[in-house]
Formats: sequence, C-alpha cells, structure tokens
Amino acid sequence: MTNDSQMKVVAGEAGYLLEDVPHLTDYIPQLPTFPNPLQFNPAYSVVKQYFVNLDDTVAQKIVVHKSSPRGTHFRRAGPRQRVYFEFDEVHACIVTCGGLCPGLNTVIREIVCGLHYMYGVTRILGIDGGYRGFYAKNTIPLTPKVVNDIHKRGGTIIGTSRGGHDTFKIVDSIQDREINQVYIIGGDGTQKGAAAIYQEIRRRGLKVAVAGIPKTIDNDISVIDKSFGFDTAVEEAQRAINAAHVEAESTENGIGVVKLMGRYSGFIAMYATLASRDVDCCLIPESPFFLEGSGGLYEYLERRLKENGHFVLVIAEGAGQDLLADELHTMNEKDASGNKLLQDVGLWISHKIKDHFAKTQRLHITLKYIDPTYMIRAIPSNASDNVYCTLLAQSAVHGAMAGYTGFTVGPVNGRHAYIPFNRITETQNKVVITDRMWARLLSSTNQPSFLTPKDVLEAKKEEEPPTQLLDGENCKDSKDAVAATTST
Ligand SMILES: Nc1ncnc2c1ncn2[C@@H]1O[C@H](COP(=O)(O)OP(=O)(O)OP(=O)(O)O)[C@@H](O)[C@H]1O
Ligand SMILES: O=P(O)(O)OC[C@H]1O[C@](O)(CO)[C@@H](O)[C@@H]1O
Ligand SMILES: [Mg+2]
Repeated sequence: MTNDSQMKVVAGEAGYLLEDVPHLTDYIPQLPTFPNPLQFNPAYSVVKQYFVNLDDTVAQKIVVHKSSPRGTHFRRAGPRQRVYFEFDEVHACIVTCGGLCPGLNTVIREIVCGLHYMYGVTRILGIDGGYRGFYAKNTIPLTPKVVNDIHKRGGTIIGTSRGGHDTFKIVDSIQDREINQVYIIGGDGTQKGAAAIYQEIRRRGLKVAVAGIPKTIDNDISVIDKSFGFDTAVEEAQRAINAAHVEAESTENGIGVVKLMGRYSGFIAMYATLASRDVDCCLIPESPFFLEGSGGLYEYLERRLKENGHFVLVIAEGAGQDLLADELHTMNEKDASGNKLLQDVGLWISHKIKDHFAKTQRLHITLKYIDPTYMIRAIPSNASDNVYCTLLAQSAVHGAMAGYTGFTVGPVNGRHAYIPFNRITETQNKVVITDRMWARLLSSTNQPSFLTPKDVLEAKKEEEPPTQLLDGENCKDSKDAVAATTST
C-alpha cells in the first residue's frame, strides 16, 4: 500500500487498485467510534442492509475484456456502521464557491436535512459569500426550517464568489469557530481550494472532516459521470434554441445564433444540439473551426440556406477564442480566481456572418443573436437534478460522519463513491472529438468537421482511447467513465 496525504493506493489481486480517500485516523490515531444512529431511524428500518460494507468499492472502468486487469476502484459512498462523531459534537459548515449552477440550494438543503434528520446534528453554519466569507463575513445559521423551500429557488442562499482563497485564514477561522465538518460545494477551482484546506487541517492535526461536492454547469469535472445542474441547464438551453429556430424559420434566409456556456468544454452545446435536432452547426472549444474557403463555415452556411432557407448555429462561449484573439488583439484578462476572461464569441460570429453576406451580396439574410448564458444557470434544478443533489449531499454527510476526509463525492458508473481530491483536480473533462458522441453530433447536424485528414490523425494520436468498446466513453477525460444515471 502506498500512502500520501491525498490518496492511499491499495493494490489487490488481478490488477485491482483502490485509490482510497484519507481518514481522520490516518493522522489522529485511536479516535473513539460510536454506533451509527441511522439504525434507530424508523424510515431506514425497512432497509435490508443499513450500512455499506467497509470493503465495497466502485470500479472506474466497467467495460472489460477477459484478460483485462481489474483496474482502478474508489471507495463506495454511504452510511457506515460506526461513526467518528457524536451528534452533539458536530459543528458543520457549508460554503459555495465559483459560478452559479442549478441545484446549489438543493445540495445545501439536503446537507442540512441529512445531518439533522439522519444524525441529529443541530449546529450548522452557512459561510456567507464563498471562501472569503470564512474570514471576511458573517455566518448564517442553517436549520431544516431555514432551508425548507430553498430547492425551489435558483442561485445559492449563502452566496458565492471567485477569488479570496487564503488557506491559512480559512483554517484559522475553522479552528476559531470550532467547526469540525466542512462541506465545500464548487467546481475544479473550489476543489483545489478544498484540497489545500484539508492539507492545512491535517498539518495542524485537527479533527475536522473536509468533504467536497463537485459543482460545475460545464460538466468539466473528471472521473464523475456528470455534474449536477447539467441536465437542467441543457433543458433550459433548448428554449433558447427553439426561439432561434422559430425566428430563423419565419424569415427568408433566417439565421439564429445561440451562445451557450462552456469555457473549456462544449458539453452543454453538444447535448443541447443533440437533444434539439433543430441545429445546423454546433461549435465548441475542443473543435477548431474556420470561416473562409472550402470546408469552412461560410460555405456550409450558404449551402444550407439554399437547401433549407434557414440556419441555426449553437456556439459554446469558449469556441473560436483563438480566432477572436487574433482579430481583436485582446489582453489576457483574468477573473478573481485566475480564470481567463473570454470575449463574446456569439456577438463576434454574428457580426462576421452579417459582414460576409453584406460583402458577397449573394444572399440577403436576417440574423438574430440569442444569448441565454446566465439564464441557463440561474434557474432552480429540475426533478432529476434534485434527486441527484440529494444523493450527493447524503453521500457527503455519511462520509464525513464516518471519519473520511479530503474527499469529493460523485457517481462513478452510476454508483456514488468517495474520490480523492487530486483525482478530481488533476485534469478537466473535455469533449473528445474523435469519440463516437461527437460523430453522432456531426451526423445529426451534417456540419463539416473542419478537420483535415491530417488533423484527425493528430487528434487521434493525442487522445488515444484505451479501448474502442464504449459509445461516448471518451467524452470523459478520465478515459474510463461513461455517462450513466445516478443511484447509490
Ligand atoms: N488552485 C487553487 N488553489 C486554491 N484555491 C483555488 C484554486 N483555484 C481556485 N481557487 C478558489 O476556488 C474558488 C472557486 O474557483 P473558480 O472561480 O475557479 O470556480 P470553480 O470552483 O472552478 O467553479 P466554476 O468554474 O464551475 O464556476 C475561488 O474562491 C478561488 O479562489
Ligand atoms: O461570469 P462568471 O460568473 O464568472 O461565470 C462565467 C463562467 O462560469 C461558468 O459557468 C462555469 O465555469 C462558465 O461556463 C462561464 O465561463
Ligand atoms: Mg472552474
């Protein structure tokens, strides 16, 4: 077994590997344990097997050959027979960081209700306004009554922010307030911050469990099947695409342009396009494109307008940024968290298309640009995301109560697991354009791939899939996971 402070790797037979998460007892030996109060909970009395077996693990790769090694596994999430906190000892806090995402309030609600109703915990604080709220703002007491209706609202009732991560000040605040469970909801940046907080807590030898709940509307968090709020966002994006289609269809040579979120990954644009069937072209950050000449966007646009009389273009906000940078000579501006600030590619491409047709005078077009960017993430989560958020929150609560720390929760092939922070933060999930899912999109829109045979070869070399067995498999940066429904 190898052991570092972020991940414990345990090897087993036939190539079995467990990438385990840290536990409080790794650095505080002989902690007392207590029976899990869940076994006395009437709602759970019907459950055949109350507790997750300590040896249960979840396979990262589920499509295998006869001779395949058993591969990487993660610890299965869920309630344990013994817990490391007494109910009246727990003082928990919840913080939300980064951009908004449908379902944030549901996760907050279910952490509060899970702690309260499953474990009898009454002291729970909301940290106001993201990481900086630990040391710069007041806290918000959270009870089941306070959070009762919040899942019906978009946003986050405790506020969020970018930047302001100061590990020492945050851990000082945790220590001063005698907080011993920290629930951190956020994207890749947030999880990196959570890892730093966990490391500092461990260095100080504190009995504080740190649990991350992955959040990103872009669906760019690796290892997990998908992130909460993504389905809701895709559904909302349909409304914008529908509007663009109606507008485009109702005029001669009508063009509808819709810009969707997706800084580095085009999952929202890809899924919204695949679901809608009204889209003629979808442009994402992972797939370079060009405008002029043979095989370019203008040529395709003209052809489609002649064939169909209208055209719908969906573009992810991170697409074509290299083209914009060349033309606009932009400064390399960053937000408070260090993320690159993007130029408005939707507006840019709308102008380019209008200019092209004005210059060539071959067709008279009418173009409408729809930018629903913030609308798709500011809404409350839909039914399936609400259930998903509940499972995530409860998995996090069970993990912290069981003494695990330095972990992120999430479904891996449909089973909830505890995943070490570094596995979540080391890479970002991206659409793989040599994958079958992208091919499906190309065949549904009929758009050109904008790739030369040489480009395809290069792309294949870069993203060599480990196996060709799975549809959509390589849409996951982890190279192993498949999109799956969630269940514990
Ligand atoms: N490498 C890092 N180390 C410590 N803290 C970080 C790091 N990167 C980001 N953070 C902190 O995490 C918080 C959120 O980061 P960011 O704004 O990048 O959003 P995110 O969590 O990636 O979510 P999203 O991109 O989905 O909106 C910020 O407060 C930021 O200071
Ligand atoms: O304007 P804000 O709040 O910085 O958020 C914009 C970014 O947040 C995200 O929704 C998530 O990272 C991106 O798609 C988008 O670029
Ligand atoms: Mg991010």
